[in-house]
Amino acid sequence: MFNSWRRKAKHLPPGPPGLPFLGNLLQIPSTKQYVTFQNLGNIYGDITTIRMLGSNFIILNSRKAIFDLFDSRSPIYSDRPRVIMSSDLIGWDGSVILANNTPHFRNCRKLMRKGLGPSAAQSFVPFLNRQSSLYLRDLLNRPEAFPDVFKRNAAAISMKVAYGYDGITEDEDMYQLSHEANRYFEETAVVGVWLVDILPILRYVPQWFPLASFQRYAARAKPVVLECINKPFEETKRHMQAQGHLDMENCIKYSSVGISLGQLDTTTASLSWFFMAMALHPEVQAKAQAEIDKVIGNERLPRVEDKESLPYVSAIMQEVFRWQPPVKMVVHSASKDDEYQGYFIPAKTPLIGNIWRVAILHDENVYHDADKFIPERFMEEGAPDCLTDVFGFGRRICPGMLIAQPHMFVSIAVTLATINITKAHDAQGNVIEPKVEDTPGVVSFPVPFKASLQPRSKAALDLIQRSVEHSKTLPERLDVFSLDA
Ligand code: HEM
Repeated sequence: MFNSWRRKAKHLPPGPPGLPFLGNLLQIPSTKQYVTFQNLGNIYGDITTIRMLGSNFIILNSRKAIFDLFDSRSPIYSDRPRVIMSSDLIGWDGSVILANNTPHFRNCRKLMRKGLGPSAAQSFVPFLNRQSSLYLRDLLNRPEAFPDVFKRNAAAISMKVAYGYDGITEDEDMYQLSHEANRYFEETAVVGVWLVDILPILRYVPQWFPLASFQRYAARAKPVVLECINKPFEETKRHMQAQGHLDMENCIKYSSVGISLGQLDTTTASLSWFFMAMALHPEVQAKAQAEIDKVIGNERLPRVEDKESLPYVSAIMQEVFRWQPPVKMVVHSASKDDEYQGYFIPAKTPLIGNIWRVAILHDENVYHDADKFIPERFMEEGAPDCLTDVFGFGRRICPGMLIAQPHMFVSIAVTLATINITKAHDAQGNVIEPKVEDTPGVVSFPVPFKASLQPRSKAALDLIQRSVEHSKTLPERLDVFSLDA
C-alpha cells in the first residue's frame, strides 16, 4: 500500500494536454515525429510525456537525459517496447533488435561482439577494400539506380559478415528475399504506428474481418520473414555440415539475420544522403577530391587504412551522419519502475531517444548552422565526436558500428576519387533540385531523388577497371563465428 501511495505521489514527466482516450494521438504526425518531439522538448523540457490511446511514451530530448538513462542505467533501460505487429504477427520475434534484455538477447550480443568486435572488424578490412571497387564498377554500370547499388553492396557485405556467404549480388532470389523481409521490418517496427501495438487485443481479430487489413498484411509478410531468417542460415549450416546445440543455433540464426537487418538500410540510407550532399555542395566535393588527389594520387583507390591521412573525407563522413542520422530516434523500454529528476518512470514505458535533437546533432548550442552541411566543423580543434550518438546507447549500442564506419568511409572515399556527382537535369535541360526530405520508418532515407554521375576522367575509369581485377587478388577473411574463442 505504501508503494502504491508512493507511485501515485510521483509525477510522470510533463507533457501536452490531450483529448480523452485519444490523448495526444492527433498531435503526433506520421512523419518527422522527431521535429514534433523537439518542439515539445522546447516547451516541456528535456524529458516529456505524451499519451496515446491510454499508453504513455516518454521522449528524451537531451544528450544528458539519454546518457543518464540509456547508458548509466542500462540494466534498467535496455528492453524494447513490444511491437506486436512486427514480432508476433509477422515473425520478427526472437530478432536481436526487438528482443528484451533476456538471456537469449545477451547470448546474441555476446556472439555479435565476437563476430563484429575490434579484431573481427579489422579482419574484414581486405574484404571491404575489395568490395569497394566492385561497388564502383556497379555504380558506373547503373548510375541511375545508385540506391539499389548501395543496397546490393551492403547486402554483399552483411551476408559475408553474417554467414560467410559470397555472391549475393548474383543470387537474385536471396537478395530479393532479404530486401523484402527488411522492408516488412521497416514498415512494422516503428512504435505506435500500428493500432494493434497500442491495442494488443486486436491481434485476435480474424483475417476475414473487414477492418483487419493488418492481419492480411501479416499473412503476406510472415512467410517471407521466416524464410529470410531460416534460408541463409540453413544454407550456411549445410555448407558447414554442422549440427549445434539448439539454443546456440537460434542465437546464431537471430544474430546473423540481425546483422543483415541492421546493415542493409542504414548504410544504404547514409550513402544516399552522402550523394545528395555532394550534389548540393560541389565545393565540398571538389575540396575532398583535391585532398584525395594530393594524398593518394591516381594510381590506386583509397582504402580503409587511409582514413587518418584523409581528414577532410573523414569529416564528410561525420557530417553526413550528423546532418542526416539514418536512425533519428531509438526506442528503449524500462524493465522496472524508476525515478529520474524527480519524475516517475513506470516499468514497460517506451522511452524515445531523439537522436535528431540530441546532441549535438541538431543542437545550435553545439553546432552552429546545424541544418547546413559543413564538414569543416569536424576539422576544428576539440570538435565533438558525433559518432558517439548516431549508433545508439548503452547495452543496445549498434554492434555493427566498427564495420559500418570503415564501410562508409571507403565507399565515400572511392566515390570521390573517381566520380563526379552533380544535380540531374530534366529532358528540357532544367536542373532538378534534390529535396532534403526524409521518408518515415525506422531508418530515414532521402525521398527518392535524381543525381548525375560521371567518371572524373578516362584515367579514373581505367583505375576502376584495374582495381576490380586487382581486388580478386586481395586476401579473403577468416571465420566469423568461431564459437570457441
Ligand atoms: C550507417 C550505419 C549504421 C548506423 C547509423 C546504425 C545505427 C544503429 C542504431 C542507432 C541502433 C539502435 C541502438 C539503440 O537502440 O540504442 C542500431 C542497432 C543495431 N545495429 Fe546498427 N547502425 C549501422 C550499421 C550497422 C551494421 C553495419 C550492422 C551489422 C553489421 C548493424 C547491426 C545492428 C544491430 C544487430 C542492431 C540491434 C542491436 C540491439 O537491439 O541490441 N548496424 N544501429
